[in-house]
Amino acid sequence: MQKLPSLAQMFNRLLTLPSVSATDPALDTGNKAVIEQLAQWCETLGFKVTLQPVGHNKLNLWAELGSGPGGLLLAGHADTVPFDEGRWNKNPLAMTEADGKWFGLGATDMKGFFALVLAALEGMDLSQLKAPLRIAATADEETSMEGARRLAEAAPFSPALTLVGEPTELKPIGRHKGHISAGIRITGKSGHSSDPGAGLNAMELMHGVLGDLIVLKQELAERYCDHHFAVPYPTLNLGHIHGGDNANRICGCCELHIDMRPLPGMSIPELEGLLKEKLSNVEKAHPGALQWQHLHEPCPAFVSPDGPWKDEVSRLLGQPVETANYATEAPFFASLGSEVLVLGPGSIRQAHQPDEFMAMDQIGPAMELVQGMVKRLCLT
Ligand SMILES: CC(=O)N[C@@H](CCCN)C(=O)O
Ligand SMILES: [Zn+2]
Ligand SMILES: [Zn+2]
Repeated sequence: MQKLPSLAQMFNRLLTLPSVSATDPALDTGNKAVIEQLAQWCETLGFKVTLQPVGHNKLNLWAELGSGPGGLLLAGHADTVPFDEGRWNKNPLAMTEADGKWFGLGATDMKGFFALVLAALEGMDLSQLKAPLRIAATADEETSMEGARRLAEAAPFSPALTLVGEPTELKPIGRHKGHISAGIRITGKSGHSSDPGAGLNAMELMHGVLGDLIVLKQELAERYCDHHFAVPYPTLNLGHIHGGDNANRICGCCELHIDMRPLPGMSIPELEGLLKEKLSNVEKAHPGALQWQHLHEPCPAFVSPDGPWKDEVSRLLGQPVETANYATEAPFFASLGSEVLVLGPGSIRQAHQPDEFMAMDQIGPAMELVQGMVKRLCLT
């Protein structure tokens, strides 16, 4: 029988294949190389692989051993966030082992998960499956979640339990917030700075918008509360701003990117309505100067469907099912009719950061978890 490379080799190989997702097309590399590599390894283990195109140079993968309903789905995304090489001390595009950690872009979020899953499965006898075992890897989780949306529409299966292997330090998450990101652009009128009346300063108008949004941020924190969450209210973050080009030119254009995180039970139109209301102050004073749009489709909040498996996993791990403030692909996997837990090795604190790493002490327990879940859902 053909063999997979070692765990460390697979981990390293996945990091060397860039798969950056970004709303800026100049930074986006597509995820095809990673998906094709995963497809090859899944086939080595005897899985039947289906690839689904998701736009240019992007693919989803699902791999199946066995068929029919039920069983276990091990799911995750094959893309990473963009990186700023100058802020890394380690090579982002290869695995470096140091201080009991495996460093690299995607080490924990979340290419490393796939290497661990494959290594864990290679160590098992999967010839007598009683229920199907599946692996899914998606495109564009870090931006639009388009991959998971398409997979949920097309995948012809309904697992009993899906584990989304995002970095939760191996604690099961059964509920999380949604995610909305918006770009707000003010178009003023440029002119020579010596005569303020010669233009309309977009940065000054944006100053008004920023003030209104900071008020909205406080109102959200006062008005809504869900005690399941460590941050119990919907958040609003001012994330990126760019405006103007020269000290002696009136700023003609200014753009702001924000995100908002709705609690489960809050509708996305409800939160958008509050945003629109705040933006209307500047719109009224300067008709036509403000435009806003979603940077990508909003991602819904998540509450796992009921069923027996969440509690069983919780008992097995000796950990309560918890909540997360961030968003994942879990709601799209839940739409397949599956119970879903977000549960994987590594920490969200290292995700999206320079010198991202997976602590090596997560590796053994993560592989045992995968093997334990496969035994419980597919072999008994
Ligand atoms: C886990 C994580 O960082 N998820 C991302 C998803 C963004 C999707 N638009 C977040 O919560 O910001
Ligand atoms: Zn992730
Ligand atoms: Zn991420």
